[in-house]
Amino acid sequence: MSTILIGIAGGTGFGKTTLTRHLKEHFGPEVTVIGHDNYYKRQDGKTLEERAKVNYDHPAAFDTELLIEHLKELKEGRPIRCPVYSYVEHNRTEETREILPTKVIIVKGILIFQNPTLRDMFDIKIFVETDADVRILRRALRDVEERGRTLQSVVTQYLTTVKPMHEQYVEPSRKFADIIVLEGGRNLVALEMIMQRIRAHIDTP
Ligand SMILES: Nc1ncnc2c1ncn2[C@@H]1O[C@H](COP(=O)(O)OP(=O)(O)O)[C@@H](O)[C@H]1O
Ligand SMILES: Nc1ccn([C@@H]2O[C@H](COP(=O)(O)O)[C@@H](O)[C@H]2O)c(=O)n1
Repeated sequence: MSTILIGIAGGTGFGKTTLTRHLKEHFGPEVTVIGHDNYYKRQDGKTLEERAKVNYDHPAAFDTELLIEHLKELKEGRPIRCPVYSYVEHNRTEETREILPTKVIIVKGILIFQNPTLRDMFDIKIFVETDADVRILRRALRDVEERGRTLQSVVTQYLTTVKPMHEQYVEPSRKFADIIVLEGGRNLVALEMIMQRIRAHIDTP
């Protein structure tokens, strides 16, 4: 079985998860989705308050080596156990999730094109983009509704780590993309083109 790896990158709130969800809903078990966020390093030994202050937008926050290892395993046709992450606890949980090898593997994350080894593994690199004001508003709503945050904490985190790391690491990785998708979450033309490419690969014996 030949496997293609598709990377979906872009800053927080750009619409990566929304685009990926559409693809997963369309292809079901034929496509596997893995988040770089699942590979955030453990923060054991710190209090919740200390864990909340970690810079989660810096490349050093991720165990990218483990993700690379897991992607190699999947490409070799072997299943992996993917870590499960909790944004509420700011830590990996004790759980892992079995992921079976499929012909198409999608990896999403803010910094997946920043690490050269990981970046070079992707057959297709997609960067999703949305205006900064729209995405911060979306992130604020999402973090309060789904990730157990206060509005004040979202604003503080955005100004102290998210924005500077975006400028230093995420935005410069845009130039490595093969395709830029504007309004990622709801760009139906782009979605259809990506679906056609995935379908062509799945249908190739
Ligand atoms: N085109 C869009 N219009 C309105 N809301 C959107 C759109 N795309 C995404 N969203 C919302 O914005 C929030 C962030 O999008 P998400 O896909 O989670 O971004 P990312 O994974 O890049 O951080 C989510 O709550 C999502 O429902
Ligand atoms: N404990 C954590 C871990 C990560 N984050 C933020 O998540 C963002 C990446 O996820 P997206 O779905 O938004 O791409 C990143 O910007 C981190 O700041 C967090 O807030 N808390």
